[in-house]
Amino acid sequence: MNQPLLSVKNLTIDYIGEEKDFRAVDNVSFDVAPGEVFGLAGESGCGKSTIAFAISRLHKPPALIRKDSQILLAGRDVLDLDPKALAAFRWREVAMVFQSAMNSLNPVLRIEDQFYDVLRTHKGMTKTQARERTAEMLQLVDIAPDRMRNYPHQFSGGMRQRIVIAICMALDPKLVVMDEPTTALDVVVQREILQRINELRKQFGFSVLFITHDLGLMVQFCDRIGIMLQGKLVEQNGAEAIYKTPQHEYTRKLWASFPSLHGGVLL
Ligand SMILES: Nc1ncnc2c1ncn2[C@@H]1O[C@H](COP(=O)(O)OP(=O)(O)OP(=O)(O)O)[C@@H](O)[C@H]1O
Repeated sequence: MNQPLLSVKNLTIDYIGEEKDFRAVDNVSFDVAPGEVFGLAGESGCGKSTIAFAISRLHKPPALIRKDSQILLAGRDVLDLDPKALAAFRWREVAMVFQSAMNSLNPVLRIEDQFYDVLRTHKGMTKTQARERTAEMLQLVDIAPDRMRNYPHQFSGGMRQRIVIAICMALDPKLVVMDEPTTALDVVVQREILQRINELRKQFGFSVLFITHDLGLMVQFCDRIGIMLQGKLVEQNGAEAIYKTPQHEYTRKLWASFPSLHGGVLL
């Protein structure tokens, strides 16, 4: 891979306990190329979300990133950013979509004001400029621009999740971290949203770090997949190879537990 966008090297994260520490992420290294979708799979509790939070610098105590861990984004050392650089880094460089992201919208603010908040803070946009950008972004996720005057409760869960994705895209991030972005939604809506994200990715060229329990979705959506077991990345490979010719015993077990998996592509 020439010049990865994201480079995670020897990442080790402990949750500090009163009596002893718990190693949630153990010496994990992987790269994500520009425009690539990289998936992290593995059983519940294996450390996927801990990695996602660390990459966005959203981890909090008791999580502690150990010395010698490195996270580089477009050549910058993410773990070294001071608070000012960090504020600019979030949203503009890395945006995050969580499972419950649709609930992260402020219930008492109109959608246009939520966009305005982000666009004013990060791009210094005026209200008129922000409105234009909001209309453009809503259209990208198939929501009629005139609905920007509405409040979150006037939308379905799937629409709200798409609005959050649109807010994430509004600043043209280089990397979008998606941790179970569609798990709370029904299967049809899930596919629609992922297809839309895929189209946007092709159009804008951002990379995606994708985390889901749904291995079928994972294989269809990702270019490459890393398999995690108890904090360690035990295998990483192209999505098709990791599905058809898994090398690690645990990867084989993981696929075997999803017998209905079919390795088609999403689009
Ligand atoms: N605040 C915390 N304090 C202590 N331990 C934690 C904390 N948050 C997570 N852990 C532990 O760290 C490990 C990794 O958790 P993490 O949420 O990263 O796993 P995951 O693979 O994302 O799981 P899931 O798929 O269920 O979201 C788990 O064993 C979890 O119990």
